[in-house]
Amino acid sequence: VLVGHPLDTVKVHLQTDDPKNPKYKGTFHCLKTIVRKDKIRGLYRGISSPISGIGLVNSIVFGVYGNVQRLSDEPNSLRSHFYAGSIAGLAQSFVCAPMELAKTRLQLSTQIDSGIKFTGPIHCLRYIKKTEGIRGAFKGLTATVFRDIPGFSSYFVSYEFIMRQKEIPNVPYTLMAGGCAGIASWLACYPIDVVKTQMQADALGKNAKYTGFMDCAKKGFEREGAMFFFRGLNSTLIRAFPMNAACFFVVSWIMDLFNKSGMDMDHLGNTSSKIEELVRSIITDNSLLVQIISTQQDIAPTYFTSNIYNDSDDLQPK
Ligand SMILES: NC(=[NH2+])NCCC[C@H](N)C(=O)O
Repeated sequence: VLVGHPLDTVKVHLQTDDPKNPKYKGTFHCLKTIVRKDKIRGLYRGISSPISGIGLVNSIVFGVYGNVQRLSDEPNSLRSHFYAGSIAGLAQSFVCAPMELAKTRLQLSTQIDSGIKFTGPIHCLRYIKKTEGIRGAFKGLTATVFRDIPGFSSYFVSYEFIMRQKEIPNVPYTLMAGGCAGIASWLACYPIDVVKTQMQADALGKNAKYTGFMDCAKKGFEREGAMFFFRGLNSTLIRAFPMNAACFFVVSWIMDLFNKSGMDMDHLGNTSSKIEELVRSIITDNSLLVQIISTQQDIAPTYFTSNIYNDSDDLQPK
């Protein structure tokens, strides 16, 4: 977030720039203009929102994704990663939407005058709830759901796909896979992100320019053509690579640390007689085979199936 937020601020400014009278000529010009007017501070406005919310968002994302994927009937198929990613995207939207609403309002606080100076995301959301009700605090939720279902299914499918191209992925390869997954994910949902930002930057209540997601997309297209849906894409893609390289790498590293502690292996037993007993039962009892396979999923050395797939191919269902 510390590295990525300035580029996120540039994105939000470009997405909400006035097309008739544009302030910014491009990514770099926008960055320079913000710094010239508002110092480095301008780039970091609103950072408190993702700093305090991204932990919860990512625990929902990776928790839901991992569990849905492992519990599906074909855990190793790309299809199961696709479904698990979609459900994770949906699940995190309910936290992500208000978090990004506060972020957007704070990032644009020098542009939109709400008549009040917010001290942080909670203050901002409280104010919105007080003046507009709880619905106001969830402004942009529909757009967030539409964005993050394709956003996170493409995220996990592409990561998994890239990781499978290499027998034993090393550190640079893993970082590259995460970075590319981030880029693929944003390419898959970018037009919807533009609409989401417009919705969240829009005034509330009677002063609102747009009545909803479709209205905003339609008006944007009529006003600017297809270009409307791609404003700010450059800064998003530049940000996505380091951000998601770090994210995937840290998740699999932490999961490795947990798994190496060996706690999960206890229930398998460690004497050869126990193993022999298991093997005998597998031969005679098919339902046990299913059980063993799911046990293997649990003790696999990393969170991501690609690694289970590479490390212990012979233990897999196929
Ligand atoms: N469109 C998405 N939400 N894609 C998933 C990427 C999420 C990641 N936290 C990022 O901001 O880059």
